[in-house]
Amino acid sequence: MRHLPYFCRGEVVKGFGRGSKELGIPTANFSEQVVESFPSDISTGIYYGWACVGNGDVHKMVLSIGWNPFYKNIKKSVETHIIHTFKEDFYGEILSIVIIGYIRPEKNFDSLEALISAIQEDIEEAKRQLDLPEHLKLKEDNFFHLPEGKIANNH
Ligand SMILES: Cc1cc2nc3c(=O)[nH]c(=O)nc-3n(C[C@H](O)[C@H](O)[C@H](O)COP(=O)(O)O)c2cc1C
Ligand SMILES: Nc1ncnc2c1ncn2[C@@H]1O[C@H](COP(=O)(O)OP(=O)(O)O)[C@@H](O)[C@H]1O
Ligand SMILES: [Mg+2]
Repeated sequence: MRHLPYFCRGEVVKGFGRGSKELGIPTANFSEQVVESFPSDISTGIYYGWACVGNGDVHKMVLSIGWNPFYKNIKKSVETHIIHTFKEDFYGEILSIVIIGYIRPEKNFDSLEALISAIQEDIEEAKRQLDLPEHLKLKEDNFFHLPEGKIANNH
């Protein structure tokens, strides 16, 4: 898919607070500025890749880009669920991600339970994909060790 792998970093901001409360799956939302900086022709949908908060460890992640049709959001969001248990929230911190592969389009669902189980399947798919040697190597990319602000797309 065009644009992939896509490297991106930016501040974690507040969303609607539904990820943890309603879904039990927190998502670190990027600021509007970061969302607008995305290529306009990058497909909305669900992706997998690697993520790191501040200069912490690099973890597997799943990402949602779009309008969350189940909730009918008016503004596009880019949200990362990091497959790791954190001790605390990290609002205001810099999140660095590399988006590697596409999983599926965004969908509407008949129930909250159906949305949750779709996301859980995405997480399992991401875990499997990211164990492949060609995907593991991006975990070690210099992008995750560069000083903040240096965006390394197309390097
Ligand atoms: C892996 C993943 C897949 C998702 N798939 C969908 C989807 O198919 N449809 C949808 O409406 N929202 C989807 N979402 C977005 C959730 O609805 C969203 O993360 C949730 O509403 C939390 O929003 P908040 O950060 O504003 O609280 C997905 C999120 C993740 C992390
Ligand atoms: N594993 C994780 N992945 C993403 N965010 C996490 C994780 N663990 C804790 N968080 C925190 O939870 C917040 C997201 O929770 P969420 O309910 O989606 O709220 P919001 O709607 O404000 O984005 C993140 O901004 C981050 O501070
Ligand atoms: Mg969120």
